[in-house]
Amino acid sequence: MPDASSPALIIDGLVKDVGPVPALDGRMKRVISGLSLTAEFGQVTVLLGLNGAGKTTTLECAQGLQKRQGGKISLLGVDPEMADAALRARVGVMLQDGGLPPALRPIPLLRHVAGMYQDPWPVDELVQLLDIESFASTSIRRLSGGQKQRVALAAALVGRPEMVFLDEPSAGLDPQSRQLVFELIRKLRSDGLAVVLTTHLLDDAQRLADYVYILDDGRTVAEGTVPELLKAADHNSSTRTLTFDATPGLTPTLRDELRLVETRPGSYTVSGPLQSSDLADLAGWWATHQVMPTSINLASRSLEDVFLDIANIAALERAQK
Ligand SMILES: Nc1ncnc2c1ncn2[C@@H]1O[C@H](COP(=O)(O)OP(=O)(O)OP(=O)(O)O)[C@@H](O)[C@H]1O
Repeated sequence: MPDASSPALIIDGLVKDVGPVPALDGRMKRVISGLSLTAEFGQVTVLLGLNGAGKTTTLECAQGLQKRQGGKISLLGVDPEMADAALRARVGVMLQDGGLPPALRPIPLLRHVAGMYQDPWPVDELVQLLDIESFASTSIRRLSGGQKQRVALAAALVGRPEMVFLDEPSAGLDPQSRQLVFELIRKLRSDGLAVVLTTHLLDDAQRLADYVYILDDGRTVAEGTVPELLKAADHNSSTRTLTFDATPGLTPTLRDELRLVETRPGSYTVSGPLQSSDLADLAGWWATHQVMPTSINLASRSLEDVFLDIANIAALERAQK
C-alpha cells in the first residue's frame, strides 16, 4: 500500500481552457479557474456540481487525459501529465461513457484486463461482488446501461489500484445494483484506497462521502464533510421543515420568523428557524383548540437542500457580476 501520510491527489490552482469555441469567435473558453482540492487515502472524496460545473474536466486533468493551462497536480506524487505505465497501473478509472469494447462478453474482458497486471484482483471475486454472473453470457454491446456500469467498475478495479476515479458510478443503477456498488466503494475505502467520485445523486453523496467539494463554474464554492456542510448551512439559513396533518382551516399562530402554509386542506408545512420552544408553542395551541394532529414530521436539511442553496447563491453572484 502507498504512503498514506500524504494525500493521494493534490490539485492546486488548476486552470483549464477549452476550444477554440465557435460561439466565442474561435477564442478559447476558461472552464476551470483556479480550482484546488485534495483526496486522501482511505476516504471517499465527492465532487458535486450542476451540469457543466467542471467535474469531468477536473477529473480528466487529474488523470493526465487533458493538459492544463495552469496550476499544479500531484497524483500519487507524480504530475499526471508525466504519467508513465507504472503510474497508470496504480490508478483505476471508470469513465461516464464506459469505453468498453462492445463485442466482448464481460468475464473474458475482465480476464483480459487482469492479464495485464502482476497481482490482479481475482476476477471471480469481482464478478461475484458486482453480480456480473447474471449477465455474463451477453456481449457488452447488448448490456443495459446499469450492467455496463458494473462491468466498467470491475474493469477499473481489476488491477488493484491505489486510487480510483469514478465518474457518476451510481448513475442508471437499479436500487439493488446501487447497493452492491455502495458496498464495494465502502470496501475500497476500508482497504485504504483513495476514491474520488462525481455524482448528481445527493443522497448517494450524503451516504458515501468523507469529504465533499461543491463546484460551480470551474471553482470550488464550498467544501467540507457532510455534517460540516449541513451545519454551515444551518447557520446561514437555518431552515428545518415541520409538516403535520390536522383540522383543515384551523391555522396555528406562530412567531413571525416562521412561515406556515396549508399546502392542501388539513396539511400544513412550517419552515424557518424552528426551535424546540416552537414545538411546545404548537402543542400548546393544539391543546387549547382541542386539535389532535394525525401525523407530524420534522425533517432536517439534507445535502440536497444545502447543494441547491449554494448553487443558487453562486448563480446569483455570477448574474450580479
Ligand atoms: N471541448 C470543449 N469545448 C467547449 N466547451 C467545453 C469543452 N469541454 C468542456 N467544455 C465545457 O466545460 C464546462 C465543464 O464541463 P464538464 O464536462 O467538466 O462539466 P461537468 O461538471 O462534468 O458536467 P456534467 O455534470 O454535465 O457531466 C462545460 O461548460 C462544458 O460545456
